[in-house]
Amino acid sequence: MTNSQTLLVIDDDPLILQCMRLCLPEPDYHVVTAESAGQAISAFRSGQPDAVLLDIQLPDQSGLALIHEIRELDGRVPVILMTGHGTSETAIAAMSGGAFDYVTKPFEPDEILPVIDAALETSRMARKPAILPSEKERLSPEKPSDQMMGECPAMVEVFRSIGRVASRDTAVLILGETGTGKEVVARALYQHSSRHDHVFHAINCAAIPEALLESELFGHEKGSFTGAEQRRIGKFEICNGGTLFLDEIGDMTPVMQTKLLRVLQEKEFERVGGSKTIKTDVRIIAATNRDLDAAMADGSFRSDLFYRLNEFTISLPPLRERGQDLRKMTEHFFQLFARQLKKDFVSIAPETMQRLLGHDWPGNVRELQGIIKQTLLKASGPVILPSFLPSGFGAASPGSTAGETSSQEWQGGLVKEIHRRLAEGSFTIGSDIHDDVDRILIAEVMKSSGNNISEASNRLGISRPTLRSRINHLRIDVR
Ligand SMILES: Nc1ncnc2c1ncn2[C@@H]1O[C@H](COP(=O)(O)OP(=O)(O)OP(=O)(O)O)[C@@H](O)[C@H]1O
Repeated sequence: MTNSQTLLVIDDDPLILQCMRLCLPEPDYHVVTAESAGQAISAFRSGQPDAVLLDIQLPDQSGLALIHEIRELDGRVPVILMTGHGTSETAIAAMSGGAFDYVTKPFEPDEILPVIDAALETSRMARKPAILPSEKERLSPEKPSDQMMGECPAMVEVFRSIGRVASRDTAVLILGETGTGKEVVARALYQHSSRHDHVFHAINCAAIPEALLESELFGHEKGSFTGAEQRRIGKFEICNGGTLFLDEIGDMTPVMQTKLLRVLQEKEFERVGGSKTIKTDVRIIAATNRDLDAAMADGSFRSDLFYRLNEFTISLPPLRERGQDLRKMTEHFFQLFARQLKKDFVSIAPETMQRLLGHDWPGNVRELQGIIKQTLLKASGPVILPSFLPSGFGAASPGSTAGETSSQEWQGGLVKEIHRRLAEGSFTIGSDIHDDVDRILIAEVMKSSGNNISEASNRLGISRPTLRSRINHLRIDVR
C-alpha cells in the first residue's frame, strides 16, 4: 500500500537529475527526468506527473514558455522553478504567471524537499477526486473504495450542502473535530466549483509561525525584514482567479486575522514592506476543528472575520454521533484495507464489533482507519478477534484498568506542568505546551519510523509538509 507520487524533473544538468533521484527515493516518490523542453512535454503527456521541478534555462526553450505550455495541458499541476542567481525577477514573473514556488541554485536538499513536498501535497488535494455518493449510491452496499460515506441525516445534509454551494463563489467555512473529513469536503468543493481548472493552494495556518504565514499569504518586498533577500509572491497573488484552502483557521493569531479580514472585505492587499495595492480574486475555503463560538466568546477569534468566512458553513458531525454509519464504515474499511494489505478477511467477531462500536473515536474517521489497519496487520486467520485490536485500544473507556492507570499517570504529569506554568504567570501556555509535546512526539515517532518522513507523517496523521515544517520550527534533531 504505497502513496507514491510522481515528480517530473526538467534540467539539462545530469547532476541535478541524479541528486533528485537520490533525495526522493522509491517507493515514496517516483522521479521522472527530462533534459529538454521537448522531452519534458512528452514525459508530461505520458507520465501524468503530480508536480514538476523545472530549470528556468533549458537548451531548446525558456522555462517560462514551458510553464505556460504545462499549464495549458493541466493547470492544476504545481510547477516549481529552479533559477540561478540574478534571475529572481524572471522567477517572480513566473510566480505571477502561476508557478507554485521557486528555489535558487545551488540549493541544499533541506531547502528544496519541503517545497517539493508542499507541491505534491497541493497536487494531491487539487487532483485526488473527492467522490460524493449520489442518492442511489448512498443506499447501495457496493461503494467505490474512496467514496465519502454517510447515510445518517447529518451526513446527508453535508452532501446536500456541498452540492448547493460548490458552484457558487461564496466563502465556505468547514467545521468539525479532527479526522471528520474536512479536507475531503474542501477538495469536493474545489473540484465541483467553476474554478476547478484554476489554481488551488492550501495552507495549514497552525503549522506556520505568524511572521512566515504573513509572507506566505501576502508575499514580501526585498529587504522588508532580515532575510528577505528577494521579493516573494504570496498565495493571494498566486491564487488570483483560483481557490485558497485555509486549514486550521482557528489557530490564526489576532494580527493575521485582521490582515485576512481586510483582504476578504476589500479584495486587495499589500506585500509585506510594500506600498503597491494589489487586487485579488480568490475563493476562500476555511476549516477548523476549534470551537469558534467559544473562541469568539473569549476574544481569541474575531467575530467580523467569522461572519465573513461564514457565508456558508458545513458542519461535519463527530463519528460517534453518526449512528449506523459507524458500523457500515467499519465493515467497509475492513474489506478495503484487507484487500490493500493482502490479508485474509471474512468476518468481524461480534465482541470485536461491540468494542469498536463502543469506542468514543476522538480522532474520528482517521482514527477508525488507523485502528482497522493496525488490527488487520496483527490478525491471523479470517475472523477478526478482539485480541487483534491494538493493545491499549479503548483503554480510557470505563471498565479497562491497566491502560487507564498509565494514561492517568501521564495526564496527571501534564496537569501538574500546566499548573506550574500558570503559577509562573505564563501567557503562552497553549503554544508552549503544544510545542513541548510535539518535540517529544515527533522525535519519538521519527525514531521509530527510521527517520522516514512519509512513514512518520502517516503515523502522526499529518501531511509531510506539516511534519517538515514542525521539525524545522521546533528545531528537532532528526539525524
Ligand atoms: N465520510 C467519510 N467516508 C469515508 N472516508 C472518510 C470520510 N470522512 C473522512 N474520511 C477519511 O478520513 C481521513 C481523514 O479525513 P480528513 O483528512 O478529511 O479529516 P480532517 O477533518 O481534515 O482532519 P484534521 O482536522 O485532522 O485535518 C481521510 O483518509 C479521509 O479520506
